[in-house]
Amino acid sequence: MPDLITLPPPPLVPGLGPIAGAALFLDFDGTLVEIAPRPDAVVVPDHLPGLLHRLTEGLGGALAVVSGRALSDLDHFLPVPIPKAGDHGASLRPDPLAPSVLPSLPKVPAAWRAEADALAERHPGALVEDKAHGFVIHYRQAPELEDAARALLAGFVAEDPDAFALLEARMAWEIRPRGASKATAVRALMAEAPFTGRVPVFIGDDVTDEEGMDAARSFGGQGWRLDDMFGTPQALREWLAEAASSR
Ligand SMILES: O=P(O)(O)OC[C@H]1O[C@H](O[C@H]2O[C@H](CO)[C@@H](O)[C@H](O)[C@H]2O)[C@H](O)[C@@H](O)[C@@H]1O
Repeated sequence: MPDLITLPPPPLVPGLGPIAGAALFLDFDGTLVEIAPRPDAVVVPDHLPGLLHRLTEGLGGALAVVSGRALSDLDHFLPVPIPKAGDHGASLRPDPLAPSVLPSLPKVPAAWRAEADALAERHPGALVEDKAHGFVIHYRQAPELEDAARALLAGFVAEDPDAFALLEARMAWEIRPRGASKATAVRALMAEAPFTGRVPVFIGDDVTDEEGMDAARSFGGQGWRLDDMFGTPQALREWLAEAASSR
């Protein structure tokens, strides 16, 4: 079935030209929605889930949200049956109607999580967020914690560097298992219909998105930084609505 949608040029780089036969890979926090003080405080515009659903249909199913979030969080904020990858590629659900796929990856020891809790409890506003195989220490509401959180998690990773990596996020430090990334998520999705053979376009705002962008480029596609191509999540949402209305 031919695509119903051709991606229009991004607003800040109109010279790029439209893209036919695209597969869209969209980051969530800071890209589809604005950054909020806490992970549970993001505001999802009412129209966004429906817009993503329409776009996915218009792209023959070739749209995925690729996020650092757990799949349960993505399902909560975006309750629509579209392909999703969570936990920075450590949890995949290419078929929105099938169970998620959890690649075999190491999981952090419970003792590390307990020590992170103990540290966060000494800093009001700090948060520890669980992932399928690791966890995050958020210091957005406790900025004095940045160095201590990095040191604690770097020390854990040094105990088992073959299994885990330290990830710098936006006002947060995360331990994630080696072997999963937004690049592995893009490659896994591109190996399956309806993504295979399409021109992947990965859109993200963060350093963790660079791997996804590189993977998209390796398939002959493009990696777009939100700041450079759209400016704001609001501008991206308007561009997505323009793409959807081209059906
Ligand atoms: O890959 P993403 O979809 O961009 O997710 C990255 C992380 O986003 C969340 O944390 C970030 O956004 C929060 C809400 O705006 C903000 O409060 C926090 O400071 C940011 O680091 C999420 O909580 C993480 O699990 C994601 O890995």
